[in-house]
Amino acid sequence: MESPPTPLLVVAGALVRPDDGGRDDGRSGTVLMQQRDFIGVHGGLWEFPGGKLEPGESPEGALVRELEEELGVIVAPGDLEAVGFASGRTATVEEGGKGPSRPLVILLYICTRWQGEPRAIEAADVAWVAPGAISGLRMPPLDYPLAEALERHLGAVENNMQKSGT
Ligand SMILES: Nc1nc2c([nH]c(=O)n2[C@H]2C[C@H](O)[C@@H](COP(=O)(O)OP(=O)(O)OP(=O)(O)O)O2)c(=O)[nH]1
Repeated sequence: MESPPTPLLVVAGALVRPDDGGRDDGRSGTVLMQQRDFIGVHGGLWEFPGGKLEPGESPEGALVRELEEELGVIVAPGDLEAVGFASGRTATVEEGGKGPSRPLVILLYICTRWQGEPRAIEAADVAWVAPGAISGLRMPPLDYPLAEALERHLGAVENNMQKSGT
């Protein structure tokens, strides 16, 4: 009997930079999103940069590697802070996925410090997006709950800053 498929673990990063201000949703900071290549699974959709773990990698190590490969930025593993995760299934073959659908978990980290200017090395495009506008993008299914987790996280950070008067 075939053994059941193991879950696929994917890591994703929200690079957040200070905003120029002028937004009316009270939130500061914009988030780097990338647009997937138009060919292949989820072609042309926007997502948090990241990707699959390679054998033996830690989640943070994989994200540091992916951010350098995809955006050309250098991030220290200690500057990655866990935000949340989303759990679902990989895209089916009918949806453009490669193999049979299997459980999928995506871990989201936030990062506010990096070296280099992010650019679309592997993606079709990159854009800085206000947190509240991310869910208005066309994205793969699990990036929507990730965007919600990020908004909650940024809202909590902002509340704490207001309470402590910083
Ligand atoms: N971000 C995201 N990825 C998803 C979702 N559903 C789903 O099957 N995936 C898959 C697509 C990719 O196979 C994988 C993300 O890893 P990746 O960014 O390294 O994938 P890729 O297509 O660039 O590379 P590859 O599969 O050709 O190796 O997760 C989803 O809802 N959000």
